[in-house]
Amino acid sequence: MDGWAVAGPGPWNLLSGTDDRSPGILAGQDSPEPLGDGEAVPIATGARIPRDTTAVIRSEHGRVDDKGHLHARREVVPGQDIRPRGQECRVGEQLLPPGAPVTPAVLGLAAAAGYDALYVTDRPRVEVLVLGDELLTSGLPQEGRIRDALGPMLPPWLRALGAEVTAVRRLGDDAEALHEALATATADVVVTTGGTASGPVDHVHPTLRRLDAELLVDGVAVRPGHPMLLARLPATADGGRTRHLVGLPGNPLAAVSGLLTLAEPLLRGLGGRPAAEPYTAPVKDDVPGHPQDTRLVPVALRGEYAVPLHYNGPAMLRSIAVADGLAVIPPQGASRRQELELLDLPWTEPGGMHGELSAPGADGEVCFT
Ligand SMILES: Nc1nc2c(c(=O)[nH]1)N[C@H]1C(S)=C(S)[C@@H](COP(=O)(O)OP(=O)(O)OC[C@H]3O[C@@H](n4cnc5c(N)ncnc54)[C@H](O)[C@@H]3O)O[C@H]1N2
Ligand code: MOO
Repeated sequence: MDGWAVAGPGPWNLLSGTDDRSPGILAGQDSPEPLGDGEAVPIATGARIPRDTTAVIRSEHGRVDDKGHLHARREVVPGQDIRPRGQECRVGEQLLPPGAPVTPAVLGLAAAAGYDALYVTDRPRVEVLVLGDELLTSGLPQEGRIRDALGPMLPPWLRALGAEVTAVRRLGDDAEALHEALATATADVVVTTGGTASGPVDHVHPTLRRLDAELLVDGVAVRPGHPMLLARLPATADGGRTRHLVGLPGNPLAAVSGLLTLAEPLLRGLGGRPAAEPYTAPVKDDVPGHPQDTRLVPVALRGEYAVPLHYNGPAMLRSIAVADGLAVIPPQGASRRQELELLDLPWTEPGGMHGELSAPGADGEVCFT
């Protein structure tokens, strides 16, 4: 505090060479002269106290008389307004858990604790390849062609999941272009959209075979999104770097499923971040299930309940756009009030962001392929 450092009981003699206008001891000065019993010296907030100081009196709580004596205007408690060393941490103490993201506050803490450099894991570098000749990049869908919904959606979503997005490229349905792009990609992760199924222009599987890539996940028992895949690409010619490919299905909500269940844990692991704690909420009403597979259904949190949203078909984004998360519906369905695991969206607050919106209402119909 700005005021006076004092030793022993008052009134105190202001040290020779100081008066009530003297700056006294300032922050940043090393080893001030010790105080004798009954002595006081002006001091600034953050300055080191002289040895044998018993208290600091704030400037508004003291008065200097015309003989140069300092009087306290209120009781002085020994030790008051002296900040001891090591209050916040001690040498060798762990300040943050491993894997903590380097937020602005972490940078401040690190600097305050004297770190000039930090060991960090880089954000994984991700390249997005949007496949499909039918995709338009502006205007209304027309003449059998539709708007590319994933090109605009994936880069910011991937960034929110901890990635550095290095490129977004539209390759159409060109097998050679896809082969070239995968063979030469330098990113840690390539995310493709579409082309995962077995249609005449679905080139992802054949291209992975041609590259001798290792398929780690080839389809999942989840709706939407069952054709999603994860592969390890062969190392680049310049040597050694492990590259992964996440193949997201083309149907936009199916792509979201793959993003949250394959890309999210991969990016988390590559970024050195620990897995998120799973959390659950009771579902408001019965939710129909797929006969064999797990369903992921966009929900809004309303009060304590997760409410499944309408328009949750695989090609639709209307529900996820107002959702707080995806509820995990086990095969055969869930009954009213059953606790369901929820997958977070990286921008929602705990307790729900969209609960007060008039979002599409409770689920009545089932729509999966
Ligand atoms: N014989 C079978 N066919 C399909 C099956 C199956 O089990 N057996 N599964 C279906 C399911 S489910 C899905 S999901 C799709 C996945 O197919 P692909 O990953 O090959 O995706 P595409 O055929 O390229 O596209 C599917 C659908 O999504 C539209 N699309 C694609 N990209 C975008 C984009 N960037 N933005 C908006 N919409 C996009 C595309 O036009 C198609 O309508 O396979 C089924 N087939
Ligand atoms: O992803 Mo499809 O649309 O699984 O249902």
